[in-house]
Amino acid sequence: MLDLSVEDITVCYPNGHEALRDTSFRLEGGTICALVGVNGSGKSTLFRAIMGFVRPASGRVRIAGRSVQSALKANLIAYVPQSEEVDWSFPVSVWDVVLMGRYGYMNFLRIPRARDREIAEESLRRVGMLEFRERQIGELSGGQKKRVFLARALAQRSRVILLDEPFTGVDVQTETAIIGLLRELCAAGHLILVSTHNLGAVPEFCDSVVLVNRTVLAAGPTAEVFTQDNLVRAFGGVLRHFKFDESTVQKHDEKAVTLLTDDERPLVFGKGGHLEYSHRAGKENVIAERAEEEGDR
Ligand SMILES: Nc1ncnc2c1ncn2[C@@H]1O[C@H](COP(=O)(O)OP(=O)(O)OP(=O)(O)O)[C@@H](O)[C@H]1O
Repeated sequence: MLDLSVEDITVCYPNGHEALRDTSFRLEGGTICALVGVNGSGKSTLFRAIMGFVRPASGRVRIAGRSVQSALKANLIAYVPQSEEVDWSFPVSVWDVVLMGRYGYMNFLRIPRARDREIAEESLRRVGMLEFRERQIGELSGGQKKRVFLARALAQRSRVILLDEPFTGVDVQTETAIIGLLRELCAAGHLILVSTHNLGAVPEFCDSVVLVNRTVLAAGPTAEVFTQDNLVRAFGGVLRHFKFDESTVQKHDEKAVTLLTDDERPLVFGKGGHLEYSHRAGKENVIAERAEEEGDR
């Protein structure tokens, strides 16, 4: 069974800083999960631990029941890093980067076979970057670089994909294209964990959320985790917070509303502190549940 299980991990850096403590959550295939938290809350550290780049001082990570090392060997897991983690002066072409995703399938001489080239080409086409295949990676825009690294992850054919901030510095069109692709992967049974600061987009494309601040504050379905209380707990004063009552705004389903915003897309909460979905299509069950709860009050 495809799952990612983070079990009570504590991660300390060599300088003694404890970035994560007793951190646990579990996700299954066919999920897009957002990893959300303030700067420095340990999101990248968590990715590093899942990828085996840092060793937890205690606890463990299991991927489909295997250790990290075994999952990496089996190409079960792929990672799309933050742009800052990549040395862009390194002279490699877009094509070379995507073929790197096939290394795990090549022999030690790393000579690509026809199948590797086919998959690399298809992956570049899926992210709309095939025409850039000869370009040096350092000569691309931020959004184009992200798409190439996503293509590398696709070429790896891994069932678990971690993406660190895939939307920073990308335009709306690229963001929509990436989200579309993640949805397709999710529908095909992949397990996707995305760290993002773009809170407004989370309810639109993530079915679950892990909220972190040096440990897991809350984890579960988006409708349960993305509540006003939890977000205030995770972000404190970082988010702008507006509260309107019935006398100051047009009546909104007969309820007072609160608005939390990260200045990209506002999140609107009803009286019970539950998220009000702006795109209601597909959320009918959640809306009905909320209406019932409101009726009980
Ligand atoms: N190599 C390192 N050595 C020591 N401390 C580190 C190292 N990398 C990160 N840290 C510290 O660990 C904490 C968590 O950092 P991390 O990069 O995981 O946060 P993040 O949630 O990804 O932040 P951001 O949203 O800014 O990317 C921070 O306090 C950071 O200063």
